[in-house]
Amino acid sequence: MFRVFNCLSAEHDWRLVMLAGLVCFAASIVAVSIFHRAVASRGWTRSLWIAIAGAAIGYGIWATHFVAMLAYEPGVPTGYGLVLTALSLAAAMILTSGGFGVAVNNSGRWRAAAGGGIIGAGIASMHYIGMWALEVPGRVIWSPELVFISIILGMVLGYVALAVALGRKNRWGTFAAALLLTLAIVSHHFTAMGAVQIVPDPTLAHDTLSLSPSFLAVAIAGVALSVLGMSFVGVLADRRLATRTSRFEQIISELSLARQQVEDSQREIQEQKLRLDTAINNMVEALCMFDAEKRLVVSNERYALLYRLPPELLRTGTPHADIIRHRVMTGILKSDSSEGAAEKFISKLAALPFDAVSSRIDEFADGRLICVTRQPMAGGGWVATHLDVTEQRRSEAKITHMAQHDALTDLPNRVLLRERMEHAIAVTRNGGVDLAVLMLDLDRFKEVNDTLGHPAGDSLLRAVSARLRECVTDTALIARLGGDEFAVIDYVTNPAVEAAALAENIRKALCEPFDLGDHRVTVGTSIGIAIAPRDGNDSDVIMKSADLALYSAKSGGRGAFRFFEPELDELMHARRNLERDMRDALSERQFELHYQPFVNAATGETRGFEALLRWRHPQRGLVLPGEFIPLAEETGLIVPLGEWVLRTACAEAAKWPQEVGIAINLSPAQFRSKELAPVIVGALASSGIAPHRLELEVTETVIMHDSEAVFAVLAQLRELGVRIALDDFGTGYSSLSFLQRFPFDKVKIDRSFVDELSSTRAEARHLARAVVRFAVSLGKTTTAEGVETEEQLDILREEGCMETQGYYFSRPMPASDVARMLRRDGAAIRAA
Ligand SMILES: Nc1nc2c(ncn2[C@@H]2O[C@H](COP(=O)(O)O[C@H]3[C@@H](O)[C@H](n4cnc5c(=O)[nH]c(N)nc54)O[C@@H]3COP(=O)(O)O)[C@@H](O)[C@H]2O)c(=O)[nH]1
Repeated sequence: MFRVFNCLSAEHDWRLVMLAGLVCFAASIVAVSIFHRAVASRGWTRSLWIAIAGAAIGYGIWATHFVAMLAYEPGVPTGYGLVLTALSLAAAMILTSGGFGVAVNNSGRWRAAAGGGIIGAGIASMHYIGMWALEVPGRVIWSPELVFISIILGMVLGYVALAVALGRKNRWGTFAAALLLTLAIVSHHFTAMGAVQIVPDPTLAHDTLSLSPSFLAVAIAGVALSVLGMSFVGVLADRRLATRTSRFEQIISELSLARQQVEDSQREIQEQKLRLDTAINNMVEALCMFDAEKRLVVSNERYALLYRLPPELLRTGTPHADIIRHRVMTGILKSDSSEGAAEKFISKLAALPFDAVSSRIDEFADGRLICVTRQPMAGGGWVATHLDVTEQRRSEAKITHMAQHDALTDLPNRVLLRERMEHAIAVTRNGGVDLAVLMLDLDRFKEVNDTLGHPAGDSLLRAVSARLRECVTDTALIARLGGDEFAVIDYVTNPAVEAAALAENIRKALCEPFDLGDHRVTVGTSIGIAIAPRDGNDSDVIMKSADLALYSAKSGGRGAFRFFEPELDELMHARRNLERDMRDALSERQFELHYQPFVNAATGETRGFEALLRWRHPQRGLVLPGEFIPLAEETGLIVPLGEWVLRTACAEAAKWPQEVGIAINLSPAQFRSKELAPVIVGALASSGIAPHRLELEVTETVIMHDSEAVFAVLAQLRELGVRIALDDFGTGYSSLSFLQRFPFDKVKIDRSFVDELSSTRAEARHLARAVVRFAVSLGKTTTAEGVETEEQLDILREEGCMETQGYYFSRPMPASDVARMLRRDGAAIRAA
C-alpha cells in the first residue's frame, strides 16, 4: 500500500488526477443512468441501452486511464501504441457491456456479483492493455501482488456498485452506484499504477507512430466529457419520454383493464342470464312475472306449455288480460269458455289483493288441478307460480279417506264416526231431533272366523256392511269400529219407535243366512241403543251408553236389542269391581270346591261327586258360579281358574275310594285354549287317579262354538279313558246331532225336565217324561239333575233312569263333608 501511496503522491500530478476522477464520475453517472434505462426496458431496447451503458463506462474508464496517465510522471518521456490503445478501449466497452448485460438479464441472486466481476475484468483489461500500449525508453517492472489486488478491487467495487444500482433506481441510488463505480475504476487504476516501476533505458527508444500523452489526454477528456454530456442529456430526455410513455402505457393499460372488466361483466351477465333461463325453464312450476301495469315481464317454457300460449302472447309487455282471455276461451279451464266468462275471470283476478300473497286452485277441463300462487313485488306487479297439484291432492284425499275409513269394508271408521257424531249431537242441541246411536256386534262371528278361516270372516264382514247399507236411510252413517263391531247413527224424532224399528230391521237382516262361497253361515247380532242428548251429549258419553246397552243385550242372551238405561251404568260398575276382585281371588285362594253326589237311582249308592266352584268373597261371603263364571269366561280368567278346578278336584278325588268318580264342568273358553288336554293329563298324573274316574261335563254351548275342534279334543281324552258327559240335555236344539257325532258316555237330563215331572200341567209332565224316556233310550248312562222330591225319583226309576242328582240326596258340600259322608256311607258303597 505504501508503494501505491508513494506512486500517487510522488509520481502523479494531482490536478490531472482530479480531472481523471471527474471524467470517471461523469462516465459512471451516465453509465448507471443508462443502466437503469436498460433495467426498465425490454427486448432490443434493453440490449441497446446495455450497449450504450457499456460504451459510456468503457469509454469513461479508457478516458480516466489516459487522463490519469497524463498525471503520471515516471521521469521518462512516454507515448502510446495506437493499436493497443484502441484495443484497450474496445476491451473496456465490450466487457463492461457484458457485465451490465449479465446483471440486467439475469434474475438470480448472483447477478450483481457476476456482472460486477465482469465489469471489474473490463476495467482491468482496459488498464493492462493500455499499459501494454505504453511506450517508454525503459523497462517496465510489475509487482504481481498489487496487480492482483488492483484486479480484485475493480471486481469487488464493481459488484457493490452494480448491487446498489440494481437495488435503488432513484437519484440517490444512481449517485451512490456511480460513486462506487468511480471508486472501482480509480482504485484499480492507482493500485495498478503502484504495481508499475519504470527503469529508464535509453536503448529502448520508440518510433514516431506513438501518440503523445498530452494530446491524447486533452483529446480524450474533451471528447469524453462531450460524449458523456450528450449521453447524459439523451438519458434524461429518454427518461422523461419514458415517464410519459409509461404514463401513456399506464393509461392504455388501465383502459384495457377497464375494457376487460366490462367484457368480463358482460360475459358474467350473459352467463347469469343463461343460468337464470335454465333455472326458470327447469322449474317444476310454471312461472310468470307481470309489472305494475299488468304487462308480462318474464315467463318460463312450462308456463307457455301449460296454457298453450302462442309466441305472440309470450312477448315482453303482453297484457295480463290477453293471456287470461286466451286461457279461458281456449277451453283449458273447466269453466264456461265464452268471452263473458273470460271477462268475469279477469275481473275476479283484478279483485285479488295485490299487496299480499294469494293462492287459489284452478280446475282444468281435463281434470288437472293447478295451484296458482301470487307473490307481490316491490314497486308493483307480481310473480305467479302455477303448480300441477292433481296427484298431490289425490294422494291427500286418499290418505284422508284411508285415515277415516275402514280398509276392509270402506265404511267410516271410529275417527270419522266420532267427528260426525259431534256434529250430529250439535244439531240435536237445537232441538226438534234426536240422534240414535246403535252399537252392534255379530253373534258367532268368531266361530266363522275360526272354523272357515279369515278370508271367510272378511267376506262375512263385507256382506254384513252391504246389508247394513240396505237397512238405513240416506241420513244415517254406518261405521265399522273394528272386529265384528259396527255402529249406526241416524236422526230420529221418536226414538222409542224409530230407533227400535231400525234396530229390528238390522237384527232381522243380519239373522238371515250369508252365502260365503262354499259355505252358508248364520250369525245374528246384538244391538245396544243410546239416544242423544238424553243418554249423553258428547260422543264419548253416548258411545259408552250404547256400549253398555250392547253389553246388556249380549248378557240377556244375544240376538236382541236393548236401549240404554241409567241402571246399566251401575251394573257395569259392579261388573268392573267383580272383575277386579276376581283377578285377585285366585292368587289369594278365595276359590273353593263344593261337591254334590250323584247316586245310583235304583240302589241309592253314591257313584261320584260333581265338583262345583264357589268363591268365598271377603266382603260378599259365598258367591255362586252363576254370578262370576260368565264374567270369568268373558275375561278369559276361566282358563287358569278351570285348570285350578281340575287339579284340585282330581287331588281331592284321590282321597276317596277307587269306585267314586269325580265330574268336572268345562267351559267353551277352556276348549279354545290349546292347553286343555295337557292340563287334564297333568291333573290325572299328579293326583294319580284312574282316568275312568274322571268325568268331563260339556254343554251344547261348548260344542257349538267349534264342534270339530271340541270333538277332536274330547276324542283324544276319551281315548285316555276319561268319561265324557253331555250336560243340560234337552235344552238345546242340536243335542241330537251331537249325540250322533260323538259317543258320549253319559247324558245328563236338564233340571228343568226333572222339575216338570211333578208338574200339575199334564202336557209339561208328558214332555218331561218323553225327554227322560228318549235319553234312556239312547243306551247311555243317564243322570237326572235337580231331583228334589221322592216323586221325581220314583218317576225317574220307573222310566229307567240310572243315576240321579239333586237336593233330595244332598246339596253341594265342602270337601271335608264329603270325606265324612264317605266314611259314613263307605260300607254301603262297598256293598253295592
Ligand atoms: N265351567 C265350570 N262351570 C261351573 C263350575 N262349577 C259350577 N259351574 C257351573 O255353574 C252353574 C251353576 O252351578 P251351581 O250354582 O253350583 O249349581 C249347581 C247345583 O247347585 C245345582 N243343583 C243341583 N241340584 C239341584 C236341585 O235339586 N235343585 C236346584 N235348584 N239346583 C240344583 O245345579 C247346578 C249344577 O248343574 P249342572 O252343572 O248342570 O250339573 C252350573 O250349571 C255349572 O255348569 C266349574 O268349576 N266350571
